[in-house]
Amino acid sequence: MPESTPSSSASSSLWPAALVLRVADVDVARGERLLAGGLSFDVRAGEALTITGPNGAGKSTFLRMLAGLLPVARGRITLEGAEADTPVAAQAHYLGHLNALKPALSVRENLAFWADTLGQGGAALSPAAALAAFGLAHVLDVPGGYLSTGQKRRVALARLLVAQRPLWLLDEPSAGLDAGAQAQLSAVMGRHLAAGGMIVAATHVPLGLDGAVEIHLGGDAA
Ligand SMILES: Nc1ncnc2c1ncn2[C@@H]1O[C@H](COP(=O)(O)OP(=O)(O)OP(=O)(O)O)[C@@H](O)[C@H]1O
Repeated sequence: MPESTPSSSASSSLWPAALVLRVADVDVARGERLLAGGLSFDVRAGEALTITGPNGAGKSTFLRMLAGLLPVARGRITLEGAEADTPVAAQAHYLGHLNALKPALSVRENLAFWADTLGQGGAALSPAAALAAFGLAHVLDVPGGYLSTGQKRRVALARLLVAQRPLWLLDEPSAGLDAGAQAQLSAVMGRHLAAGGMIVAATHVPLGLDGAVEIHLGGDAA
């Protein structure tokens, strides 16, 4: 894995400019309960979309559908312009509420595990460089279980950089982050978009994604 710096991927496009995530007439449902009907939108290379709405509106459910973790009962989700026959999930990073850190492994080992599992790609960063992007280079050899809540979230976010995937599906990515880490996250997301990546993020707070399109899910907040 190259020891590149976090900013080294900022200037050139890493993915095909024709890449587009296409959501066509998709229903978001839990069992028999319809949370949002007939969602349709495109997200193109270099674009971000935020999903907002009250608790229980279906934001996480929809992100999990995009990630291939929940079935799509009606409508179609495709990633066009990618390698033929590649499912969306294989082109995406999904970051849910859980950080999926193994407490007994060091941060370096955790990130190396994810790099091996997800496949690294040419512009992927080393664990050290990915951590540096989130201001955490000093915890590289600390066990995951020793980290604070915000530090765990930052390590989970560093996963985005150790394996190179064009589509980032982020569920409340800034939860638990202090102001400095939020700014680092905004910068990392900005570089990803500048390199031709795509972001779909569920959030209750602004993420600093200039130009992001927002879709609002209603929900009944029950
Ligand atoms: N595993 C599950 N089984 C059944 N219903 C679920 C499950 N997980 C969530 N739900 C229900 O689906 C609805 C949408 O939940 P979801 O987590 O998608 O909302 P959300 O918009 O992400 O909320 P929040 O802002 O609180 O994170 C809620 O009514 C919730 O109770």
